[in-house]
Amino acid sequence: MHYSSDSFRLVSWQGLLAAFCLIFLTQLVITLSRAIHNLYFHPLSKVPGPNLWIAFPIIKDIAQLRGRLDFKIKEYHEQYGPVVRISADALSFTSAGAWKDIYGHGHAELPKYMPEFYAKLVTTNIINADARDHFRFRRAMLPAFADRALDQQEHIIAAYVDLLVEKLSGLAKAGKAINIVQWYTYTTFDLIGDLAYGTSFDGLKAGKQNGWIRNIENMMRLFPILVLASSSPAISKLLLFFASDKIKNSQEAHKQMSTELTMTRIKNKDMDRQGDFMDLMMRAQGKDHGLTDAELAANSDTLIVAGSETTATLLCGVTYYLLKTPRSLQKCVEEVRSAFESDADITFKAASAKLPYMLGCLDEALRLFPPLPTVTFLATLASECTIFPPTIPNPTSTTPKPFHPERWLPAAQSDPNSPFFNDCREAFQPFSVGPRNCIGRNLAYHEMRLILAKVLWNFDLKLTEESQNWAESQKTFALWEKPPLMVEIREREH
Ligand code: HEM
Repeated sequence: MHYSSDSFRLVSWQGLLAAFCLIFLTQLVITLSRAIHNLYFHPLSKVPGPNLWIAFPIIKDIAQLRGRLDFKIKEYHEQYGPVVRISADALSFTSAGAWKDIYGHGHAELPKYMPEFYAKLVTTNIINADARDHFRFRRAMLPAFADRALDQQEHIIAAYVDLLVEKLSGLAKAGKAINIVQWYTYTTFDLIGDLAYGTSFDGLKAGKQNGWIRNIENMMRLFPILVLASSSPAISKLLLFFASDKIKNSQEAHKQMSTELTMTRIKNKDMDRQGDFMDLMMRAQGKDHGLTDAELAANSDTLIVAGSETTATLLCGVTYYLLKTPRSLQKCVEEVRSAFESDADITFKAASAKLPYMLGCLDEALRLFPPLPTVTFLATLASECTIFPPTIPNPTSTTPKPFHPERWLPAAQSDPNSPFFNDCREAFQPFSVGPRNCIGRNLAYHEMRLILAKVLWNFDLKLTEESQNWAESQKTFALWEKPPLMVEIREREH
């Protein structure tokens, strides 16, 4: 039989169209059957939650891509209660007891849920390690966070905080508004860089952003695109195709920079026994729990990311909320300025002992602006597990929205007439709980107290008009995407 070329083309187009319709219809049927299964026949179908997110999990991933995931989850908890089904197979809890059941000691450790792309991308470190490696890494790292080590590290940290004050002094004299996000970020990166690698990133000295900070911002953008790979590989690939090279290569660039610094530090024997992170982690080498050079590089890198952005974010948050709440600002400033005769008297120990109201301010900022807004997901084990019965309601605060440092003071916890007496404080766990809680918690508090106390002791700050809604206008991509926090700064009158 003979076909003309035109009739052949016609048949091909019809065939193509038919094949396309068939694929489309098959996909539609699969997607709809999955949606029906998720909603009505799944073992979690009795748990309340947003139907669209449950039926079509990609919608949750899109919320993450848009930086709205954490806000939406909070909204859904307000609507559905302390346990919400936020995807076909994921639950979110807000009850205090759930912390212990999910993250706590005393039961088989629930494994961290690591999307496949992440495991491929990142070298094993303390955050993503399985239970065995985690135990080894944590044991090697713990001495670096003991009280004795923190005492030894104080002079390194204090030098950077003094440099921050010097830089802010210069800016105060110039009389211009400053973006305090940058200055806190330079300080916390510089000092953690020094503790981890014995090298400063020189952000404070240069007064401008460096490759490290820029790269971490790019990694924040890359993360949600990669998250989509699990629910929708095609869309993830498409977004990656259009993402800038800086975003695409950020993870690799970061790994390379941190490996180079680790190797330089390992070879620099003059720096051994100075009591910083690397020195103390290296002392475990040759023992059962010792780290290989590659593991040292991966874990120092984790310390940089975990220990710098977090404290900087909280310092920005507490500064914003204090400047928005004049009554609290006045109390906090009065406490700091009356506790110390001079700036030099502000040390780790003195700041811990003498500033209870400031500690309340830091905790209140941790509550309203937690530096790690996105929880880490844990996977359940094959056997059944019981999580704090959702039927028992937690007493929650009647005044959750405003900034009230008073809720953390001892009086609020012992006086039944306090409006905060019934607050469920155990639900507040910004450093997580259990074997994988934050190893740097004490260091973080020391740092934050020292920096905030020195800033408030030396300067008067005022929020500019453009930053009046700073916290309320943000998005989260695992971390907060912080816009400039513009403040007017003046040296205080003595
Ligand atoms: C306000 C400051 C900080 C907050 C709110 C914070 C919060 C957290 C949270 C919620 C976790 C648990 C994450 C998870 O479940 O995977 C964590 C883990 C961790 N944090 Fe922090 N962190 C802060 C500061 C620091 C500092 C200063 C360091 C060190 C220099 C640090 C190092 C780490 C490390 C290494 C882990 C992993 C611990 C493990 O898996 O055993 N953090 N942090």
